Amino acid sequence: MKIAPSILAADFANFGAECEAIEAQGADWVHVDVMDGHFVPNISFGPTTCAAIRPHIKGVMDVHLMIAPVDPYIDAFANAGADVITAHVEAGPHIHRTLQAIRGAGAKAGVALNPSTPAEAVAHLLDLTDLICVMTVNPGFGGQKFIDMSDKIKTLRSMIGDRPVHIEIDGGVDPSTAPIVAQAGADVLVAGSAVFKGGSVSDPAPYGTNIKAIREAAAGVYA
Ligand SMILES: O=C(CO)[C@@H](O)[C@H](O)COP(=O)(O)O
Repeated sequence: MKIAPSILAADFANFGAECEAIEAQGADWVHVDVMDGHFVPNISFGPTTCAAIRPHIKGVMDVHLMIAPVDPYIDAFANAGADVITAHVEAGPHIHRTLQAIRGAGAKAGVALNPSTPAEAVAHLLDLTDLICVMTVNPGFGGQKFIDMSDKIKTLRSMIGDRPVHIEIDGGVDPSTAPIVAQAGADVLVAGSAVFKGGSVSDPAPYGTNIKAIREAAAGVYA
C-alpha cells in the first residue's frame, strides 16, 4: 500500500521543507493538487510551484489536475517534473487523447473519477492509463467527509484484471476509512488532513505517526 500525502494540507509557505519532512516520515509518494477555480471552486497552484518543489522530492511526484481544459498544460507539468499526471474524465470530451498526450510527454497517465461518475466511464481507457483515481469527496477542498465508493473500486479492480494499473483513493482517507478502500481493492491512498494534523516542519514526528496509523489500518486487508 502506498501512502501519498496531499500537500494541500501542508504549510503553503514551506512546501519544500514539507515535502522533505513527509518523505522522511515515511510517505511513499507526494500528491500535488492543482486547482483552477473553474473545474473546481478552489484555486491552489500551478506548474511553477511543481517545478519549485521537485528538487525537494526524492520519490514520486503525483500531480492531480483539477483543471479544465487539461491538454494545453500537460507539457508544463511534465517539464516541471511530474512523474504521474492525472486528469479528470469529466474535464473534457477527449480524455483518450489526453492520456495519450500525458504518456507522450513522458509521464505516467492517471484518470480521475468524481463520485458521481461510474466506473464504466474508463472502460475504454484501461490500456492507456497507469492509475485510476477514485474521488471519495467532491474535488476542490481538503478536510471533507469521506463518501464510500467501495462498489466502484471493486468494479474497477475487476475491470482492470491483471493490467498494472493502480487504484488511488482521494478524499477523507484516515485510519477509519483506509480499511474500507483497501478491502475494496485500492493500492494508493492520498491523505491530506489526516497526515498533516498535529505536525509541522519543526515538529514532523506526528506526520510519521499519522502515516503509520493509516498504513497499519489498511494493512490488515492489503499489505
Ligand atoms: O484532491 C483533493 C481534494 O479535491 C484531495 O487530495 C484532498 O486534498 C484530500 O484531503 P483530505 O480529504 O485528505 O483532507
